[in-house]
Amino acid sequence: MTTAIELTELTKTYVSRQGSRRVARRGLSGLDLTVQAGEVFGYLGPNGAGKSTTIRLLLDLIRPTSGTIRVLGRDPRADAVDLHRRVGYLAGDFVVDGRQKAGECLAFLGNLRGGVPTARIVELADRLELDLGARIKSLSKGNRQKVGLVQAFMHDPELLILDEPTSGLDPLVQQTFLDMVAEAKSAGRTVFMSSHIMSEVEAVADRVAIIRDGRLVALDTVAGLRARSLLQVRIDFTAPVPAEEFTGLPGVTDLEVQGTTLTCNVNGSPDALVKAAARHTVTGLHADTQDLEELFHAYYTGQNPGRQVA
Ligand SMILES: Nc1ncnc2c1ncn2[C@@H]1O[C@H](COP(=O)(O)OP(=O)(O)OP(=O)(O)O)[C@@H](O)[C@H]1O
Repeated sequence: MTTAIELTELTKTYVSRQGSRRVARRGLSGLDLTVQAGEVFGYLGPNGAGKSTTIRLLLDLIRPTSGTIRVLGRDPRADAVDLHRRVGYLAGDFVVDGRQKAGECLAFLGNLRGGVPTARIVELADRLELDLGARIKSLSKGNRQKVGLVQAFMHDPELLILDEPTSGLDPLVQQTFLDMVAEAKSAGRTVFMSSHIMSEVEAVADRVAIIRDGRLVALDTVAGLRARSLLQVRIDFTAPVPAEEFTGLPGVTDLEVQGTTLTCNVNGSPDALVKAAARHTVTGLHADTQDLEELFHAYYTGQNPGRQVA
């Protein structure tokens, strides 16, 4: 399998002036990431994590402080013209001339990419229920986002790089967008999309990366991430149990013993906990797997005690 995106030790530090002082702000720190051709890759993280920074670097809209970037085997800086033809890009803050009609704007952008058949623009607009005759400035945020989606998909690019593509879309249009992503994948295209919300990428992503504070904190398949979820356990006993017997057992965290009830989280096998509990008389046992949103929240806040980058 060939590589669509390859980032090595990628670092971006923003430097701005505050009066006479130069202030450095971290955008990305030493990011290593490979996206294979043909995969749908979800890029998640909380506000300010570095998602848009990564995407702007991929498009050569900003330059790295250090590290290397390869997109479709090319250097985004030296091969910008070639790459702009082969990549479909939706910016997080997609802006176009508001005075134009949506159809005129898309025809213009299509010409810049060497010509896109009108029928293709109409087909995508119909699917997304976008009125091509409306002036862009009169469109709602969600409808402007549809213009952004059509221009990203319309030339059938090898690689789609989409920054928060579902922002502002209603659930029905979100589903249409996910169908478009699945079709692009079936046609052998690669999709790299950012989001804050796991459920958005869960259905379509082959792999997911989570970044926080400019660093990669998890990289896995959706199934692999699920397997890392903590088990949330509650055990009831006939008589109070000493907490010391359970403290420090392998995988056990957040232990609380209140009278005859023990609660804790288990990372990995619950074997040691079950054997320790079996020394007492158990009247009830309840175990729940943390759901994916909880797992992501834990990664976002840095509280996940499990394995980090695969
Ligand atoms: N032009 C800039 N000048 C200075 N700092 C910047 C600039 N752009 C981004 N940053 C900083 O870099 C960090 C990463 O920002 P970035 O926009 O990449 O995050 P993000 O993950 O896309 O966030 P969001 O989900 O809010 O869009 C933040 O601390 C942000 O303040």
